[in-house]
Amino acid sequence: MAISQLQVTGIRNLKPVTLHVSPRINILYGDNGSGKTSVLEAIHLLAMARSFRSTRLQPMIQYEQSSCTVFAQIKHTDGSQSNLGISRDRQSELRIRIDGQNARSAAQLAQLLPLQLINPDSFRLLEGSPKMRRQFLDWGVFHVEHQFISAWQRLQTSLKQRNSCLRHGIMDRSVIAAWDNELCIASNEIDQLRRAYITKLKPVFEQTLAKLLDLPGLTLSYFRGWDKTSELQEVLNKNFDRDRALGYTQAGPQRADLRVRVDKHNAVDILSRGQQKLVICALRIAQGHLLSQARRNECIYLVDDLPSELDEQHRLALCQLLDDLECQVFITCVDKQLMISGWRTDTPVSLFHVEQGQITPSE
Ligand SMILES: Nc1ncnc2c1ncn2[C@@H]1O[C@H](COP(=O)(O)OP(=O)(O)OP(=O)(O)O)[C@@H](O)[C@H]1O
Repeated sequence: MAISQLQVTGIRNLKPVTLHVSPRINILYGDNGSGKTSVLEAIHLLAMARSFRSTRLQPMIQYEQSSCTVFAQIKHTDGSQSNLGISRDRQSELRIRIDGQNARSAAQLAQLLPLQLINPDSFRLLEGSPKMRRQFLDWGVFHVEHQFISAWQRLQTSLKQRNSCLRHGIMDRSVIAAWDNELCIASNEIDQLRRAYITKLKPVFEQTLAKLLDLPGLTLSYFRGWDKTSELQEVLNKNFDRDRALGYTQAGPQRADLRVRVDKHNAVDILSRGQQKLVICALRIAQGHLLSQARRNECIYLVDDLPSELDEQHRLALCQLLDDLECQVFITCVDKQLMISGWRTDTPVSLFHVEQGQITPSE
């Protein structure tokens, strides 16, 4: 699956453009502020119905324009084609079109266009809160394990209801017990799906990382969100008074974490910036491999400023891994010389020069 044609209108400083892109490697190069990241942001908007730069979409709309639109033709591995479009106006209306029909939800886009983003914010995967790592983990589980979304929705509903009972001081334990029951069933299902996914992810991650770095002490460990030796119901019973005092449920899959450690230390406290970037890339590339195995539906990689923080040897090793994925990749960089080598001779590489919002295909 790959984007074959991308149309962008009214996004940041980009001039309206139709790009015929490579199904494999696309390199966008140009000076600071020229609009390279905005192209990645446009693709991200199309796939996720949101930006990666801010929680609001309004700042993406070009000054003096009333709306922004991204449209793409997608070629699937079986030869079929889809047309996806998204537009957002200043009145906050978001319209998503899939093959000429209005889409019901952004999740439909996410299913059609799985996306992996590697940018400066990706460091939050190691240094940020567990929420970042849960999002990373759940991206994989969502795309690989089909039951995940319904278990996730049941967890959200039961958790919300239980927390509401706790906050409103509802003392009737039978009301809470009904939500506890639903919460425990959904939690165990999510825990099993996450665990199964991590079991698959770990060896692929280790093999991928070994091609980038020699870090034998690095481990991934999963914390499910409650004590591993107890049933969730026991933990909920034990924590009940404290949960009621706090007004929310402390234990459960909403507190899970995927810890990345080097020996006994948090990876972020030990690794250099370059090493952190490579660990993050290995995690995301491993997810891409698992997705391709499970759905034969490769994801699209957006890599903002790939060369930053990496020396030549590691930059080339990363390019080789992205090449081996056989996915579509959009890479930004300032200096194109750093990115034109490192690809296999038969890999189609397209170069685009971005200059003051104008994008021009280049040799
Ligand atoms: N809503 C908007 N309308 C018009 N221009 C905007 C808007 N929002 C941001 N800009 C401008 O668009 C450009 C966006 O640049 P972008 O971040 O895509 O650059 P870049 O090429 O990735 O730069 P860098 O190499 O510094 O990361 C900036 O010059 C910014 O000032």
